[in-house]
Order: sequence, then C-alpha cells, then structure tokens
Amino acid sequence: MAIISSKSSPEPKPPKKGDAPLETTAAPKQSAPESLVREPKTPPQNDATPAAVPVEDGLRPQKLADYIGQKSLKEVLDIAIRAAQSRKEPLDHLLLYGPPGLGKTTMALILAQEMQVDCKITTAPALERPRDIAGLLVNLKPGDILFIDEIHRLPRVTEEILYPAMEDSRLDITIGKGQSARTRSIPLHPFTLVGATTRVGALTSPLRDRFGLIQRLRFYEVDELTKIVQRTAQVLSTPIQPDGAEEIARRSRGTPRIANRLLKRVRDYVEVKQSGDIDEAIAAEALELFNVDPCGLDWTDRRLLSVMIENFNGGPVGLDTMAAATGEDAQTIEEVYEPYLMQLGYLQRTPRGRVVTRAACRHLGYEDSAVPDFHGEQQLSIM
Ligand SMILES: Nc1ncnc2c1ncn2[C@@H]1O[C@H](COP(=O)(O)OP(=O)(O)OP(=O)(O)O)[C@@H](O)[C@H]1O
Ligand SMILES: [Mg+2]
Repeated sequence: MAIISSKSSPEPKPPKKGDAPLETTAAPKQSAPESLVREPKTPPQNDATPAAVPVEDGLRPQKLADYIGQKSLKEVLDIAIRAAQSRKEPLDHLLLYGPPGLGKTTMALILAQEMQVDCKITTAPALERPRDIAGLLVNLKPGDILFIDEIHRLPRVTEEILYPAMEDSRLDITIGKGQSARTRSIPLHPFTLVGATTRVGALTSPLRDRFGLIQRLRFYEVDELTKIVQRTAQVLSTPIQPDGAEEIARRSRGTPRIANRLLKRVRDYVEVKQSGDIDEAIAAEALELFNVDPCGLDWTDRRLLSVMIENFNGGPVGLDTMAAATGEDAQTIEEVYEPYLMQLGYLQRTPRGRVVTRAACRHLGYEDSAVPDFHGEQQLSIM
C-alpha cells in the first residue's frame, strides 16, 4: 500500500503569483493547497526513510486487529471490508466523526492497508479551487481511498464536484465562462471517500447522505488506553510497568493521541531522573509536574471551570462569553475541551448555555455551594 499525502510531498514549489503564502509554522491542518494536488516525484511515504516519517505515523497501528478499542466501529468495518473484497468492489464511502486524536486518520490508513489500495490524504480547507479536487480524483486508481480531513470545511464548489464523483464515479467540470461555458464529464475509477470531522453537524445534508457508512468514534476506556500506552512504549523501547501504563491512561482524557504524548513526557522525566521503569508513582509524579491532574484535566480545563464558577456563578454561560472571559478560542473550547468535560460529568450544555456541575466543584476543591442548587447533577441529568 502506498500512502500519498501532502506531508510526504518532496521539495515544495516556490509560491506562484497570487497563491496564498506558505505557512512556515503551519499546523498539519493548514497546509498549503498547492502541495496537495501534486503527485510526489519520489516514492510514496511507505518507502520513505524512517527519518522522513512523522513520529506519530510510526506509532499508528497498521492492521484492524491492532487497532485497540472502538469495538463496534471495528465490527462494522470488518464486515464492510470482507463484503467489498468478496464482491471485488471498493468500500462504501465512510464518514468518521468524533473529537480530535481518537484515531480517524489511523483508521483510514488501516482501511487502505486492509483493502490493499493506496490512500491519498488531504484536508478540506486545502481544496479551494475546482482543480485541487479534480487533480486528486483523476489520479485515483480503482478502489483507492481518498481521505479528506476536516470535511466539514469543504468549500462549496469542491463539495459540488464531489457529489457526482461519489455517486456515479464521474467528474463534471465546467470549461470556459459565461455564454461559452460548457460542462464536460470525465469518467473516474470507482473509489472510496473517507471523510473525517470533529463536527458532523456542520456537514451539509447532501454530502452527509452520500456516505454509505457514518461512524462515530468514542472516547476510550482506561483499560483500552492502557493497552495503547503499553504498545507505544514497546514501539519506543521504553520499559513500563502495567500500573505505570494505567496511570498514564487514566490521565489521558480518553484519547490515544494524548496518551502517547503523556507517555513521551514521562519517558523524558524518567530518562533525566534515571529512575528505571515507568511505574505508577513515577508516572504520577511526572504528570503532576506537567500539570496533568489525576482526571487528565490540564491547566486550561481547570481554568474554564473555575472561571465559570467564580465569574458566572457556575453558569449558564454562552460559549462566546466563555471564550472572551478565558481568552481561549470558542471553537477550540467547543471541540477540544468541552467533550471531555461533559464526558466526566463536569460540564453540561443546556439550551441557556453551559453550566458547571457540583462534581466539578468538588474536583476543583470548591464548596458545593459555589454553584446554585439548580446545578445539582440530578436535575441536570434530566435536561
Ligand atoms: N485505536 C488505536 N489504537 C492504537 N493507537 C491509536 C488508536 N487510535 C489512535 N491511535 C494513536 O493516536 C494517534 C492519533 O490518532 P489519529 O491521528 O488517527 O487521530 P485523529 O482522530 O485523526 O485526530 P484528528 O481529529 O486530530 O485528525 C496516532 O498516533 C495513533 O498512533
Ligand atoms: Mg487526523
């Protein structure tokens, strides 16, 4: 299987006149569009030298059987893979949604591996112009997977090109402008679109309806994350005790990416302190130092909750007000912080705004009376 992504593209072209400037500190999700439609001139990523492969990629499981947790998702996909293979057809289009770091990209790569096809990776904001998506589509081989991250951010024009491509393996392009404009239809090889999003509600319904499989990824349980930490430790050749892996798992907010990140921080700590295997006590000591509390809350989580308690009497408070009061970005609060706080039962979204629960007060060391009675968990649970 070849994985072809913007990340693996060789020397970037110098920006052309009129192109958006290339981001020098760009996060992966904001890579320049131009780099994405280019075919790599050098062999694809799986042939790259280890040094060229981002560290996260080295930690990704390669087979469905190695993908830990997400039992129902794996069952659904296992059936879909086997059915598609027996019919010698591509997989149905798949939409994966859920908070960041739960394994959407990893799953897309596993699917390509299992189906023995190539996977082209791109991200929706990079598909600004019709030719960006057209270039990708015409180069797909039969059965290939096209992975579009952050698919809720697809520009309208790109989305409209995808409709016939997904439904009828056809690329409709308009040539010329005004009265001389003509539409041409180009046949495409059947392919599988895998879309990933943290905000499924932000997808338009015509796009959502074209996915044959729509699957949600859930936060992981501690025992699943413990296995992920143990596996990563093995990949990184870091000795770890089971109780050490569990301590890291407990503080990982139900998220594999965070579990891997915390493990690396604990590994640094152990190496500097020369304290041998990672066990429960060392993991806890190291993570306290990095400001990760026993529930996995970090400084920002605690600040969001304490600002709500101290400044807003526990809520209800609107998202934008919370963003202004804490200096955090509203979208980041909504997509990154709130899901886990809600999962813990520390925060509730109500029609009138966000409210803090008494469990959160207790966790942060406030008196129960810091939030009014109507915030009692019992009442909230029936909202
Ligand atoms: N089920 C799993 N088993 C083992 N490791 C996993 C699993 N899911 C994710 N990981 C690890 O967690 C990291 C993050 O996963 P991934 O990049 O797939 O998340 P994502 O959902 O695509 O995140 P984002 O929304 O930010 O793009 C990867 O390095 C991968 O190794
Ligand atoms: Mg991803």
